[in-house]
Amino acid sequence: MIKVVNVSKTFRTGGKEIKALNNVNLEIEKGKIGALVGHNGAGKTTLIKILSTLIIPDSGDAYINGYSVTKNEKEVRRNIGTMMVSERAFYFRLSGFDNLVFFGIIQGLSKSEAKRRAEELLELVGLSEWKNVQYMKYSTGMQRKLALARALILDPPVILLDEPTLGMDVVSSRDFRSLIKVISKEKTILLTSHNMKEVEDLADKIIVLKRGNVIAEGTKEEIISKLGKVRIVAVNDVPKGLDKYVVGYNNGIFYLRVPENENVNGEVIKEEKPTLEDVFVYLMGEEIDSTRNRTRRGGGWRGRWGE
Ligand SMILES: Nc1ncnc2c1ncn2[C@@H]1O[C@H](COP(=O)(O)OP(=O)(O)OP(=O)(O)O)[C@@H](O)[C@H]1O
Repeated sequence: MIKVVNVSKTFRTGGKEIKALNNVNLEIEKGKIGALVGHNGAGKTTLIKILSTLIIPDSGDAYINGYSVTKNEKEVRRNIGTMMVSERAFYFRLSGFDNLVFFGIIQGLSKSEAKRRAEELLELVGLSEWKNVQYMKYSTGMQRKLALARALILDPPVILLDEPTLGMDVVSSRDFRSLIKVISKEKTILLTSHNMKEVEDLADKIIVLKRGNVIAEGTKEEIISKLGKVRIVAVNDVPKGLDKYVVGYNNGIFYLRVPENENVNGEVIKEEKPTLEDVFVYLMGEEIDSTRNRTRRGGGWRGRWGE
């Protein structure tokens, strides 16, 4: 089980203060998958790092199976397996097998235990055939699978995955997701992702972070139900503040995909049930890389939509 209680974290660099997390509370029950979503810089990785005991919160505490990340670091580390987005710490010239054996031994396994566990995990993640190939020859998807295998070496009950499928092709990421589902049967998992379809597919509970604050939390159905319907509306000009809803442009007409509670005058082309992505766009403001932001940088709507 993962529990976060009133956690805050502020970074101070170059005379500036960045409040990465502001009084965050959340709970992921045993055997469930939680997903942290939010714009770039929302605080997702900071929370994963706190749960992994890599950084300490300024206030509040977090618990892994009842162990406090600020008071019981050793026990927490024994109870978690972590896969970070910037995973580079493998030996490039060693094979996948030798890498796993090495990390097994430094985590306290005997050589024979580490070898047995490496075989088992390579089988689980589908890398058995590649076990004697050097890590540097692995594709991105294979590297990620090896990172997941490493996170599982001590068979920890809690797994933390920071953007696990980033940079993977469609087939590899689908494959990786089914692996996460298999593993989740016996584990509690918290992952971060920018891929809303992935989150819909995997998460029992979704936590939306915005500038370090939890602004929505619940099952996919609970979160989506808050939005009512979405409409595709054709307009001649994009109303102020609604540029984030632009999904197309043709012959002087903009097409918005917009929740029904936003006030837009235009021709309604169709109405649909919202997706998680619709909710995400609705909840985020200037944080997302909206068309307005692109315009400011000189990209422009028309440029973006092909004119
Ligand atoms: N070590 C650090 N020193 C200074 N600022 C930091 C540090 N780590 C994170 N931050 C800042 O804290 C905020 C939250 O960062 P964090 O990496 O947690 O966001 P994120 O939600 O994981 O973003 P992304 O989706 O881009 O990975 C950002 O504004 C970031 O620049």
